[in-house]
Amino acid sequence: MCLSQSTALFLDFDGTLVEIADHPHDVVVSEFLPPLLVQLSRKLDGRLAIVTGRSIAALEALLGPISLAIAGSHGGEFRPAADAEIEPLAAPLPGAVVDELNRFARASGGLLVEPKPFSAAIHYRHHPEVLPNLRACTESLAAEFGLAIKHGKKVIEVTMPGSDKGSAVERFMALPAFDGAIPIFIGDDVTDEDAFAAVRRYDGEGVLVGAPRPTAATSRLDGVAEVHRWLEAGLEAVHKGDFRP
Ligand SMILES: O=P(O)(O)OC[C@H]1O[C@H](O[C@H]2O[C@H](CO)[C@@H](O)[C@H](O)[C@H]2O)[C@H](O)[C@@H](O)[C@@H]1O
Repeated sequence: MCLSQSTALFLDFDGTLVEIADHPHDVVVSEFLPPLLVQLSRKLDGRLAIVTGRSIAALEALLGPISLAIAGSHGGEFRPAADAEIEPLAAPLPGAVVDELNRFARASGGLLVEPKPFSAAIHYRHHPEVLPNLRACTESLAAEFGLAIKHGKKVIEVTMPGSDKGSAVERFMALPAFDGAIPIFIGDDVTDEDAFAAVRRYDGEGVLVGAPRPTAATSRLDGVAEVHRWLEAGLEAVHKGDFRP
């Protein structure tokens, strides 16, 4: 897949732009990454967005305040353009859900609970043995409060219903700035599958990052380093005037 003047580029964050780390705060953002993304976004007339499970605030705590469109919290919050206001797209997660996850986390040896505006993630990377009980706990909360469940890398998230990465892509593609664009979504996780399916509806392309697995993506890059190289090559092509119309 190649960048062209009509590309809309959607990028997952963890496992795609940064390597997975032991703790969500420990990811390392390469120094060149924020300026690379901003330059590419400008070349694409703003049609570049990060679509992440993290909250927008958590993402900007890692990247710094950045002039990019972003969908955060699995599509629960939406910044349609670089310097636009953040739009909440879901109701806030009930506090009782986070209380219950915290209670479960304490009783299970200290799992990490990551509250976000419209969802909460509970990380079991350091306690894989709790997974069956954690599944039961989150399923029971989902049934009681009408929540959706998302499974990620050593994490289960309970989210307010109605949004996912596919709906986030559709929301961007409905904006005038994205009209007629051909989307590319690059991501590594199961939660990126909704977005891979969404881009196909616009004749676009999903790009799986990591080892081959059953997926709706139609291309693959081996890992974060390959994603960085692909983005750099895209920007170089733009500078050399090789940007395809
Ligand atoms: O949609 P993404 O941008 O890929 O975000 C998905 C989740 O990423 C974070 O958790 C994952 O990455 C952590 C850091 O590498 C890792 O420690 C954790 O085990 C992974 O699940 C983030 O903390 C979550 O909020 C995101 O939803």
